[in-house]
Amino acid sequence: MPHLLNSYRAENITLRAGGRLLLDGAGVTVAPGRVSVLIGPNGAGKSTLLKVLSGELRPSGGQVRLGEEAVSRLGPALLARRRAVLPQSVEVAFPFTVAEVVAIGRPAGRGGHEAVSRALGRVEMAERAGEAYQRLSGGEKQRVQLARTLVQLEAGAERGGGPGYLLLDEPTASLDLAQQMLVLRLMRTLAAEGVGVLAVLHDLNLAVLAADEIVALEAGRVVARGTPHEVMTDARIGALYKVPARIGWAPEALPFLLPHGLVGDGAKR
Ligand SMILES: Nc1ncnc2c1ncn2[C@@H]1O[C@H](COP(=O)(O)OP(=O)(O)OP(=O)(O)O)[C@@H](O)[C@H]1O
Repeated sequence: MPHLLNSYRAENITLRAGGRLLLDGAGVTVAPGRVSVLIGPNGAGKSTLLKVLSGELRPSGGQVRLGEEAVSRLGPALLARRRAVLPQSVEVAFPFTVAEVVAIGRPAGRGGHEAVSRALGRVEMAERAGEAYQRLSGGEKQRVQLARTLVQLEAGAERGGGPGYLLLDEPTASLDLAQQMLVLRLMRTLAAEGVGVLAVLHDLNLAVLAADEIVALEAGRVVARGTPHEVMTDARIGALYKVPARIGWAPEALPFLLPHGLVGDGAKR
């Protein structure tokens, strides 16, 4: 386990909103060079915990620390230098081009045409730089937003923020299989470059392929945490999602797909 002081972490987080306890002593640690993945059923509190970690939501109890500093005491500019966030959805109200949307990741007046092209290249959108963002498909928009976070991390690193941390809320939600794998490889590459990555993922296949550590949330609490092999057991996944489950392991970090027809046949039984 990396040294705690060199990490980005939410500890013992309680959050009440609308008369409900959304997080109940939950916590997560993002470490440089590692990919952590949050899983859990709808409404478990995954996005809420990510927003607490990012500093967007202030918890009722517990603490969020980036290295030795409390996130609540870092100003927005300093925070933006150290961590980038891909939210579940991003509205862009103006008729920006793809490149202009990506450039939002850079501090004003810092140019960065090359950085924008590089980031778009990493999500295979370089040829689309001049197109209208609003006309892209949902999955293409998502990759462009991911490029924006890459540009932000790079600008932060240039200004002394280190490789930084990347928080991704369902980064593969509208992506086809090939693009899911592209994003997953990118998460692993960024970690190899020293970035600490946290992603909320619904697809357990992808969670296993991406994660060094999986953290399972249920009703605002962490109910399991460990390596993919430790967390992904029939019993745990069955209990977490209230669905009978059988976990299989594909070799060589490949996606595990059910053969054609099996779901239909299985559903009849
Ligand atoms: N501001 C708020 N006030 C009251 N309840 C809220 C608020 N924000 C979120 N919630 C509730 O908190 C619970 C957790 O929401 P959250 O979005 O964190 O879940 P999630 O695990 O990310 O779910 P999903 O998988 O569906 O995206 C939900 O029941 C949601 O309705």
